[in-house]
Amino acid sequence: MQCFFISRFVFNNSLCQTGSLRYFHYSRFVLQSTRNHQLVDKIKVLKQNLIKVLGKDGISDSETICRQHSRDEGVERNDHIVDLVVWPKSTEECSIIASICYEKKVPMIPFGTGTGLESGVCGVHGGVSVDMSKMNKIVDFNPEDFDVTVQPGVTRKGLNHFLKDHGLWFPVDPGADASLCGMTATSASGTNAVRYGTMRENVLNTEIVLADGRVFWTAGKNRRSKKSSAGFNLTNLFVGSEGSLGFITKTTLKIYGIPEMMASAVCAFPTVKAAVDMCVQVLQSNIPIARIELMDDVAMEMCNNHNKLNYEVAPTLFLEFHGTEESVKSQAKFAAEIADYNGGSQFHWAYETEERNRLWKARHDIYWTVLQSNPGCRAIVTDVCVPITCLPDLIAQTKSDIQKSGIIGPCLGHVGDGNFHSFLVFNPSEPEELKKAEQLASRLTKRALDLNGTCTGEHGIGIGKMAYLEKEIGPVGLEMMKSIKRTFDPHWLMNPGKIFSSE
Ligand SMILES: Cc1cc2c(cc1C)N(C[C@H](O)[C@H](O)[C@H](O)COP(=O)(O)OP(=O)(O)OC[C@H]1O[C@@H](n3cnc4c(N)ncnc43)[C@H](O)[C@@H]1O)c1[nH]c(=O)[nH]c(=O)c1N2
Ligand SMILES: O=C(O)C(=O)Cc1ccccc1
Ligand SMILES: [Mn+2]
Repeated sequence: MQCFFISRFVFNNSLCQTGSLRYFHYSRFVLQSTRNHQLVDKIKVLKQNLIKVLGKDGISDSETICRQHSRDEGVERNDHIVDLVVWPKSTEECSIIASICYEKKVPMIPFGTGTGLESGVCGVHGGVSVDMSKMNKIVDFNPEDFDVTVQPGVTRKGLNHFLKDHGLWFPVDPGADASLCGMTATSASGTNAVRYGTMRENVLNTEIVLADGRVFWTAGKNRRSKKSSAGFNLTNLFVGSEGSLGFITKTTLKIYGIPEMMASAVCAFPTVKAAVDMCVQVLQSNIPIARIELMDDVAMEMCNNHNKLNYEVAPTLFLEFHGTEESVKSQAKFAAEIADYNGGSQFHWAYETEERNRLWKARHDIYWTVLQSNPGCRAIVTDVCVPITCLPDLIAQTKSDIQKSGIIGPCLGHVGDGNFHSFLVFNPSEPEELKKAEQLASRLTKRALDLNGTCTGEHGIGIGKMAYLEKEIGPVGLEMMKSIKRTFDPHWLMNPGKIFSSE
């Protein structure tokens, strides 16, 4: 197998904030040499059959297109390239694609917008990437019931643009403009989860195309009740399934009224422990905080330098309060007292939408900021989540471990959920740096598991976190997961090589 490491930095300017695809140019020789020849023959037949269904515009085996669809924003896997890309325009077309691939026993990999961070869309065993972006309709909208049903091509920003005119919004907000079905597939969350929950709490139902082409709804066709005790929760089985059980061709979501008032604040602390202690106390005081995000001193310094800002270079909390004017004021007063008790600075406030957006932009752009501040470098992104009371010590230990290693590693995260990321930067031409970053990530993850936490709060297992799954859920848990996969996907055709390695 040939493996190529290409600095992602060169491409970042063109893909910043847009989630747009990258354009790589490789020689045809390299692509062919990494393909399984038996599969290549099957793909030729498959291509002819699929053209009849999708037309020439609905299918491509161009090397560039296949490469684009074989990577997300995580680690590049240049030896795991899909063989064909198809664009279904309806559930029916997706079902036909599945039955044709099923008959030929060819792997299928759902592709949302490719913003995942765990190499979820690459073709570990080659196969067909099914790009869902042309299925982009809002198919059912019930504003008075606070629910909406969308196809996979609808992104969270697209949905919020539509909802805004109705005084509504969908709060789950991974930094990228991901597809809502991709977010369902990874059980995504983001900065608002502390108040509004993750995808797990916000998906009511999903329409699924199984590997053999059968179509079903996980909670029954078109059902959208807020709760149900009708048997097993199949919907939540598909939330976080990472394309390994079937295609999510519709997702039914809870939506919310836009709060009367939103106020954002920034507050600096003398130590990272003081900042996280404040967060724990806010939650223990039952303040219904909407966002409480940490950026450590390393992240703040990069943020200042990159965006020409002049925040204090110190562990900092970004906060947001939602509610009526009266409620926001009382929440904010209580939170400011807790901050003061922990040695925090005065709150720096933003009330108007534009002002608030400016304040949050620094936080949302941190991924690009770190990459662009370290030209030519790549990073291992960790995503542990622990019970909230374990968080202050875990972050403090992690920072000290990172400092000792000499690696650049800003820490930031959704501390209200007990979830944080360290961004372990390494130079790909320095194998020692990569080793150090891997060892750091492994130590951090083991520490989090020992504290009864998880290796991934929101990014998923993909390939990068496969090594930790058995330790996290135990051998019987892992076997149960594999049995479930076998039930839905007996020939192991849906996104094989992700979450767990083999049958
Ligand atoms: C700058 C930045 C910042 C963040 C993040 C990314 C980036 C680039 N993310 C990660 C990412 O946005 C998140 O994983 C999305 O949910 C992925 O959605 P895509 O549509 O891009 O799926 P993408 O195409 O990347 O696919 C992800 C996985 O889901 C599967 N899949 C996609 N569509 C499917 C479908 N219709 N049916 C079945 N399977 C499907 C794929 O096969 C793959 O395994 C994140 N995440 C987070 O939770 N919190 C955060 O704070 C952030 N922040
Ligand atoms: O911004 C976030 O919350 C993310 O999940 C993405 C990320 C992860 C690590 C460093 C920067 C951004
Ligand atoms: Mn995150």
